[in-house]
This record gives sequence, structure tokens and C-alpha cells, in this order.
Amino acid sequence: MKLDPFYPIVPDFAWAARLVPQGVRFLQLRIKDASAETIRTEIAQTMQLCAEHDCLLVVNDYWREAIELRAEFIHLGQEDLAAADLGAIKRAGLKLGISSHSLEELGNAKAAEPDYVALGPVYETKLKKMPWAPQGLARIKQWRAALDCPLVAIGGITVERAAGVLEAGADSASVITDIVTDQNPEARTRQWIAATERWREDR
Ligand SMILES: Cc1ncc(COP(=O)(O)OP(=O)(O)O)c(N)n1
Ligand SMILES: Cc1nc(C(=O)O)sc1CCOP(=O)(O)O
Ligand SMILES: [Mg+2]
Repeated sequence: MKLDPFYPIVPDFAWAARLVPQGVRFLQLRIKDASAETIRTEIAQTMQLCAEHDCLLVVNDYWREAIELRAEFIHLGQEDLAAADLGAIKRAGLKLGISSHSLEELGNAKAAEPDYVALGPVYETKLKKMPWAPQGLARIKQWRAALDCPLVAIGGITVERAAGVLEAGADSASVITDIVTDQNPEARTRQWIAATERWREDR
């Protein structure tokens, strides 16, 4: 499958409702610290929004809810993957994206036959403390050569860095901070869409 080259991640439906109408085609809903009821409501609302805007939605972490609500795509980190019922995910027809930060984790990810593998952090990220040093663009080339599925790059990516990441071989650049901390996140989203247009046209 071909991924859109721009892959923003939002923390809730309210953020999705701001960004998706700008022309986002590939989005992750990454909810943290919410009640079970809120999680289900937010996933359902964001699924409806994305369906209305022809945007492929990836639900982070909550694979049980994604199955129940008939979502299309789930993202799991390595610990999430180890704890998840991979058979149930596959039987439900959910597409699967998996994080990786080392060669060992790349091997774990490939063994799960994912629909994309994410490599991070490409650059230093301020979003969360990570035990891995920034991987850099050379690592993207290495991961690209080792994979026969799409590659997502994540971590510290800005609109100015997006072209370098995509030129290095990533199929999509994922981003949180560069958008959600911008003074005008809607305008920043449009800048991202314009900056990644060349890779969209190739598809
Ligand atoms: C595209 C993408 N890449 C990596 C992650 C991180 O997943 P994980 O390590 O499970 O951490 P949390 O995001 O769940 O805190 C991601 N969500 N998306
Ligand atoms: C949530 C997450 N996971 C990463 C990984 O490397 O697995 S990096 C990251 C944060 C990405 O956000 P920002 O664009 O703000 O740096
Ligand atoms: Mg996770």
C-alpha cells in the first residue's frame, strides 16, 4: 500500500477536527490518559470525521477498541505489540503499523508482517524521553533497504526537514510538535501538505 507522505499525529478529536479539513489524508489519533468511555467516543468521532474527508485514520495503542469500532488501521509500539493479540488484530482485518528503534526491534516488527514500520527518533524529539539517540537520515536509507513494506519516519521532524526525510527513503513523515505548538496549526498543516506535494504526485 502507498502511504501519504504527510502523517500528522493528534491527541484528540478536537485536534483532528482542526487539521483534517485542511487536506490531511493520513492521520494518527494518539490518545493518552483518558477514560475508557472517552477513548471509545473519541475514536468513533474521529473515524466519522476521517470518513467524511477521505483521510486514512490510524488508531494508536487501543487495538481492542479499534477492532470493536471497526477501525481500519492500528499503530503499536514494541511493548504494545508484545502485549497484543496479533491473531485477533489480523483476523479483524486491521492494518498494522509498528514502531522500531533498533535492528532487534526492526526484526520484531517485520515478523508481525506490518503494513508499515516506523523508525524513530530520526531527530531529537521534545515530546517524550527516549533511550535512543537520534537515528539520522543514513538510518532511514538502511531501514528502507531492509524493508519490503512502507517506512514511516518520526521524531523531531519539521516542515523544513520533511524533504530530507522523504528524499532519504521514508514513505511518510510523521509529526506532532511542529504542528501542535505552532501559533497557527492549520496554516502549518497546509505548509506541510505543500512541502510534501512532490511525493504525493509520484504516487
Ligand atoms: C508513527 C508512529 N511511530 C511511533 C509511535 C510511538 O509508538 P509507541 O512507542 O507505542 O509510543 P506511544 O506513541 O504509544 O506513546 C507512534 N505512536 N506512531
Ligand atoms: C511518539 C513518538 N514516538 C517516537 C519513536 O521514535 O517511536 S518519536 C515520537 C514523538 C514524535 O513527535 P515529535 O514530532 O513531536 O518529535
Ligand atoms: Mg504505544
